[in-house]
Amino acid sequence: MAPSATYDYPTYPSGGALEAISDAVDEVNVLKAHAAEVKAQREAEFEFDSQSKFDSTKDKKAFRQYEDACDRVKNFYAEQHAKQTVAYNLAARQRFHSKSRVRPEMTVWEAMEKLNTLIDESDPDTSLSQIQHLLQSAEAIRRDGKPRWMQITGLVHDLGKLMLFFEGAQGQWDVVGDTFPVGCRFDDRCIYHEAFAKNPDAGHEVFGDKYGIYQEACGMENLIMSWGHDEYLYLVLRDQSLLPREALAMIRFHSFYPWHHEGAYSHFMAEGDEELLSAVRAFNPYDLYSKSDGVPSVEELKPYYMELIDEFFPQKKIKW
Ligand SMILES: O[C@H]1[C@H](O)[C@@H](O)[C@H](O)[C@@H](O)[C@H]1O
Ligand SMILES: [Fe+2]
Ligand SMILES: [Fe+2]
Repeated sequence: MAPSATYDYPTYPSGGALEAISDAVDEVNVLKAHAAEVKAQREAEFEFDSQSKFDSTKDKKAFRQYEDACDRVKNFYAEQHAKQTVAYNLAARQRFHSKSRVRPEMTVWEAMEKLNTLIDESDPDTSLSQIQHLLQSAEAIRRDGKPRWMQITGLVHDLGKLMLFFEGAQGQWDVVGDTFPVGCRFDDRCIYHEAFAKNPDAGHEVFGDKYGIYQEACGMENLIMSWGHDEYLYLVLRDQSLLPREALAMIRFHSFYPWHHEGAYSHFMAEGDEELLSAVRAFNPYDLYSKSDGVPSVEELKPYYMELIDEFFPQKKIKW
């Protein structure tokens, strides 16, 4: 446009126009107030008491005894620690989440039934199948009177192990076991940390550094976690469920024992991560200590959990 030689005086709104502006401002304020109300309501709804009662009778020292664990567990971690590299991680993410991947579709219950045959090689505390472990966790949460969203979290938290049945998974080492970030130094508080000596990233100039590819206080959600059932399920359910963010955090970090149990990697924590940590810690006893509970009856419990599944997964089928 050619520059105009004359100065265009702005026209100021007057009369009706002014009223329209003030109406619009009022409307925005009403919307803001409503948003604040919804936020407060939502927070109240997902508020929960982080104390667990059911585990007061458990001998906690009897769990996670890796020194005394059998060879199946030791061999598992030797392989997992040697092979979880940054390069592998990026390739796995690409493989599982590329747009071109044909995703099997299954309901939550069908997915649980598929885990019927899976015995987790990394776990020194249970040799039950995973469907039973899921029901034990959910039942412990229910018995403690925790909210329904937390019960469903218990029911689904290990469904990421389905990956084992899909093309692309290499074996149990990239599906189960404790998790840790890649791209920075492996912390000594990870179980069997000596096994990381065989990981090519351990001696890497950047990946072997305390901060590696990250910065101090970058936030736990910005770490690239080792590839496994936590991260995979988090990415699947983030967009396909009505689970609140607390539940998604429980799922995403439940195997990150070096952080939630040992206090490692806390130099990466940012504002807000304390809340994340308390949610993960609130969930942990139900996952871990329910492993010594009685074997649940799948058929008896099915009707209760089918209803719960419908509430949080109204679309029924999930693209895995
Ligand atoms: O052996 C177990 C098992 O694989 C769990 O599902 C996982 O969450 C734990 O962190 C791991 O140590
Ligand atoms: Fe798990
Ligand atoms: Fe679990």
